[in-house]
Amino acid sequence: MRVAIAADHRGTDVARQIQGWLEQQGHAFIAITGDCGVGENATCDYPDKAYPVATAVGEGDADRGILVCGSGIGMSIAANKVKGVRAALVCDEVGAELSRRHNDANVLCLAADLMSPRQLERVLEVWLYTEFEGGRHARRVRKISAIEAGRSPADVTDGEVEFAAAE
Ligand SMILES: O=C(CO)[C@H](O)[C@H](O)[C@H](O)COP(=O)(O)O
Repeated sequence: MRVAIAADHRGTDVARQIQGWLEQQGHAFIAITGDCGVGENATCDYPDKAYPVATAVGEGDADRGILVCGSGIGMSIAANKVKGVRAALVCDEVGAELSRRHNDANVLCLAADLMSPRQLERVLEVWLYTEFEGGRHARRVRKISAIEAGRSPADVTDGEVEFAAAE
């Protein structure tokens, strides 16, 4: 899997750990993470880091993206502005699984300040290896795409027979 990664100054150490972990797992990672400058007080702005990763995923140059900042919130807000991106802010394994099975999330946003290394590794593993379920969830993802395209989600229908039964 081709995974693009970036972080702001709060997430840089965690992003480096993730890169090492992905390498061990045999993934091709595209490190877009930057350099936030040097020195103790070096900082950078999370939208500058989210944009290239989100664009790589949205345009198909990467299969998945991983973004790390202090809370994960800024990264997820910024990434979700890019066409084709479904970024999920995830803090536990249940969220990791559901974001893949139900939402086909293609960008994972992580909170470097709020998660332990063990939690991060578990979330990553579940998120990377859980497949999208499709079915009724695929219709909902298409509705998200409709919103992105400036259309009403109500315009999206697919005549699935399980629709009435499942809801
Ligand atoms: O985007 C965030 C919060 O929504 C991240 O936690 C950032 O890493 C954080 O805002 C950076 O803040 P700092 O005080 O400039 O380190």
